[in-house]
Amino acid sequence: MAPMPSAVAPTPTPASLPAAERSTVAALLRLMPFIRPALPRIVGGMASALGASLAALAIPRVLQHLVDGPLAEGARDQDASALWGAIGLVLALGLAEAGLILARRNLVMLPGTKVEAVMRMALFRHLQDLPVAFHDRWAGGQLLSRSMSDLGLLRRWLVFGLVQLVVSVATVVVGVGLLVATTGWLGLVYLAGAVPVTVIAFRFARRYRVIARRSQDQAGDLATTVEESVHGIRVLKAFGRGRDALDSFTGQAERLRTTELAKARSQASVNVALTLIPELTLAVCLVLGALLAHDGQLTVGSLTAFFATVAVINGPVVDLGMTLSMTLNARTAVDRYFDVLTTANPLTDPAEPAAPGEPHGHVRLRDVTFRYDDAAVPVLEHVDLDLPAGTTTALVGLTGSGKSTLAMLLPRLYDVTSGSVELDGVDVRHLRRADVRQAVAVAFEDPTLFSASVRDNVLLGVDDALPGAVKEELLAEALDVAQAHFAARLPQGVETRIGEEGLSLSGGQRQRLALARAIAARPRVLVLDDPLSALDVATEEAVTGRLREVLHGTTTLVIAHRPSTVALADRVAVLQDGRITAVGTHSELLATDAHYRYVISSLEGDAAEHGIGTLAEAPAPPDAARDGEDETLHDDEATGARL
Ligand SMILES: Nc1ncnc2c1ncn2[C@@H]1O[C@H](COP(=O)(O)OP(=O)(O)OP(=O)(O)O)[C@@H](O)[C@H]1O
Repeated sequence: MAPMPSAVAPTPTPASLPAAERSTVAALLRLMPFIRPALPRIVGGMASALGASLAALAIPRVLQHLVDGPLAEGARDQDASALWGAIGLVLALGLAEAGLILARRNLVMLPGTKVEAVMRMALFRHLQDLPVAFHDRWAGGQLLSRSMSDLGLLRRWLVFGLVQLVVSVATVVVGVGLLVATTGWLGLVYLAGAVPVTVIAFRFARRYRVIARRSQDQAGDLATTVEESVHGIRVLKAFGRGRDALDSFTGQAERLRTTELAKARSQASVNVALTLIPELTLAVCLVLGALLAHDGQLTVGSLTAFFATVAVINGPVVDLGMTLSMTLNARTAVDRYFDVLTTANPLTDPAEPAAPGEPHGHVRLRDVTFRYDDAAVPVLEHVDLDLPAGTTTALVGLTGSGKSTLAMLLPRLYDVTSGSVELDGVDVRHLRRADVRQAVAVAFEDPTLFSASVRDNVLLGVDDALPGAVKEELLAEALDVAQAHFAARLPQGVETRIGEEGLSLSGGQRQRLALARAIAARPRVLVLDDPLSALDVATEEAVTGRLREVLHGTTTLVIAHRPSTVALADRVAVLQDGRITAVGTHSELLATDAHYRYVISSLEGDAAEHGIGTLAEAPAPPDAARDGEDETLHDDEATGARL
């Protein structure tokens, strides 16, 4: 069976491990900037919880006085008021404990959700800011799981785990201190039980941390698989690969289940130890306490108070496994969150942005070399290309020659490795990114639409501050140029919400909306990455005709995979093996450039195969004579790769 597509392959989690060196406290302290505004309420919650524990620890002391006082042999008849006073005090302490627990919940719940929301927004903002190169490397599911489940874990820890941890430690320390102070040896015997508990807790923490990280990473991989399989559901169904996708998903889900089981087993074994040890210690203390009371070294009241105190302390000790695992899950979530949040953005605004030049739309690539981060060799090498203001240039080359890569350098979606891209005489790296992207609009071959109305999708690049009437005009014109008249016939016209990623529309309809979006932005420079590939001949001709009208005055770089797209251009640049090897009019290049002839004949071959207009049928480019079209190919290229 053929291997499954990458849609269901496990994905790497970059930049995940250096954080492993940090201690858990140091890792969790990284949350401080987010927690700081909520700190008063969190501290208030802790104080309330601590108050509740102290109230619970005070009850045994009252019991001791009750047993040794009003309830003691011989004192029962005389001291009724002391008895009722003590009972009243126990009741008051019980009520205070309940009230403080309620206060703790109310105090901590709100900041927990607030911190989660703020952290989620910070992550989303950073993801928006990070360059395309980052998103090339990171799987969507890993980002999704970090912004959803990891932050959910953190909120639960903030609301419950953190307070519980601090209060448990304080309760145990104060409680054991009281035991030692009031019962001497008996208290020390109970304290001895803390030694194995501490050792076990530390060993558990070391082991559990590794499993927790694995589990959260695997959950991210699983989310990636779900996301990609849903995204690619049509392909999987069309190729009958649904079963394989399911098998692959099942394998991943099974791996996650195994990890979750290991987690649960580890937690269960620590829970057993943390339950057994205090209970055994208690049993030893029971025997010892009874002997001491029998010998008169301990009053019955002290013994009663001892056991009532142990009952208060044992709760946090038994829950320690759960509190620790919550804390370690939170620590892993913090590591995973900061893996992304601390990824530096190499593609930033300059400290002192240059003023944009006279807005003509003159683009110049000077000696540009570009290599993708993870690639061994550059895609583009020493590219020089001049796009005079207001001209339309077609970029032509074999598949994989680097056309889309070059196009992405113009709006600075990637930075050049060396050389420079200039917009109206200013290096785009010296301009604010917002200025560059306002000046340069792109329509990609694979159009991305959002789950929003047609209007919102088309007006995405339009300044929000423009008057409504102007926006309406831009919308209408852009839809008209892109021949997207179908929009008016949608159920609610341009207000119709299009489904996720525009999948409720046909490929050609999506492409026309993406084209309309680029046109509506009224950029100085328009980059069209094969924007008409999904259109039929008649629609393409209509779009081409209208485009030529509106492109007048706009500098346009159009990546052409079809002869009729070349027809849009004033001139053509040939990209071969990452270099611009020729620039000229269509007819000049046909006459002088063998590679161009080969590329064009391939394009025409493809176009004929798909019933798409060739250059002979397409509207002629303004200054392109038809001479030389019948030139034959060079033999060595005629047998080469197809487009
Ligand atoms: N994000 C990326 N990371 C690494 N390599 C990439 C990336 N995108 C593209 N490449 C590689 O860069 C080269 C040029 O790709 P590009 O998409 O620019 O070619 P193209 O000329 O536009 O191709 P086509 O005509 O098929 O669209 C290819 O070898 C491709 O594998």
